[in-house]
Amino acid sequence: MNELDAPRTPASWRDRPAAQQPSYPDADRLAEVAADLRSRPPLVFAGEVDSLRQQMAKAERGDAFVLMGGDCAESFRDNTATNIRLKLQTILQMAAVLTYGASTPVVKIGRMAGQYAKPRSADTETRDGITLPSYRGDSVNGHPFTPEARVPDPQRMLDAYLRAGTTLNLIRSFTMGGYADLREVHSWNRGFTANPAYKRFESFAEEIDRAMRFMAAAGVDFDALRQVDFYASHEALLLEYEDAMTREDSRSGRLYDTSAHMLWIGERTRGAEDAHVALLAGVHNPVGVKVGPTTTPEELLSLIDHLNPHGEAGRLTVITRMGAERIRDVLPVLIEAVRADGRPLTWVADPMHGNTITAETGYKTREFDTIMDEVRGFFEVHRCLGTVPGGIHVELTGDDVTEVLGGGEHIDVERLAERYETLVDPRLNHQQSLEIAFEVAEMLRG
Ligand SMILES: O=C[C@H](O)[C@H](O)COP(=O)(O)O
Ligand SMILES: C=C(OP(=O)(O)O)C(=O)O
Ligand SMILES: [Mn+2]
Repeated sequence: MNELDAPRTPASWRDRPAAQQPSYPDADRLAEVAADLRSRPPLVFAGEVDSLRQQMAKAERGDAFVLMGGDCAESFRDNTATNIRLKLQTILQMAAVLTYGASTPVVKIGRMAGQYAKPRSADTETRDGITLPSYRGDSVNGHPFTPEARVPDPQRMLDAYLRAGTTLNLIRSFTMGGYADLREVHSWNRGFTANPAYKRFESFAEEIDRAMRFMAAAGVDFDALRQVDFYASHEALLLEYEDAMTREDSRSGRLYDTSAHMLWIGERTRGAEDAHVALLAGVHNPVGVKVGPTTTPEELLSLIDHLNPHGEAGRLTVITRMGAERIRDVLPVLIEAVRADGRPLTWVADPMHGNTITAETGYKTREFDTIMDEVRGFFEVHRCLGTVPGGIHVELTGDDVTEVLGGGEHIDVERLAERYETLVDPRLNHQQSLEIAFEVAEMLRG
């Protein structure tokens, strides 16, 4: 029998308040889909999940740096080989730059292979006097603004499972088959720094070149670097889906959510006594929790009590999304409280979700400089307090979309309309993603 085939024990989350869940019109169909999912093979394995925990424990200590990136909302439409490859390629390029900048390993985690469910600030959306349920991600309902598309359909969870599986399959082929070879990745970055907009990164790229030549001359076995570890993560929003994907590991008797290596709880569902925290408290995966600017030290300590009561290394990541204006004021208080508590966790900066604005043309967007300012604030606060800035978490795509303002290409408000393709939040495009990596690499060195 496979290590993760055994049934799981009953869950306690069902008694708790659960925010942001779809209102399915057909409860029987939901139960059928959940039963079907329960019988399907796991998407990830306990051993892989444990490896990620070890990597996260390193990041906690400052011996590795975490890079989490991918779409705000993956879509079924964009579940193509080209899209997956471009996104993976972007994350690997960023990781190569960061690895060199930090002189430490980079833990590469995609918001990929399962990022299909979205919390929303409003339950409904109104256009031209017509009000419909909000789009909640492709695993819940459809994006088109029609009454039919917006009805939540449990069948979509099965589609999401299958697409997550095919995405993971492709990721595994790319990262295990030599495509992610450091030499390849470095040559992609060389092309990037030749762009005049990125002149200031040229010397950095030359340094990496020199280091690679030195490694080659010193007889480093580059073939041993042909394979890279790449992990999948998503927001554990749909309780029925995550519960149905939970399996008991027959070796250890522990429960794992096998829908992804790492799961996180969003800012809107992180109540310490609520269902999402109860669900993830019961599984052995590394878990993240997003915390916004109103989070109190008491709330954070209560989350630690529930999610990492025994202070196990590599278990808990706190993803701060404070907004550039507030991070320097609100983060120190939380860090001090965690330090006094003593249980370890990994601090990761999400500089996207506290910095969303609406352009005068109506597009939901973010400014590159504001995003960078939040990352800078994150580093400043950690440096000042002597704690570890453990990683970054960004929304990105490998395409040349025009969703985030600024960056080396100086995308302005008029250009947003050119290629605005996201289904929910604006993403860094390929160039903006690499630019962030170079900037963060410089911060890591500083
Ligand atoms: O991705 C995150 C959330 O789903 C998103 O920021 C909420 O956006 P909304 O305010 O458009 O619902
Ligand atoms: C919903 C998200 O973030 P948050 O929970 O921090 O708002 C997200 O990561 O897309
Ligand atoms: Mn988002």
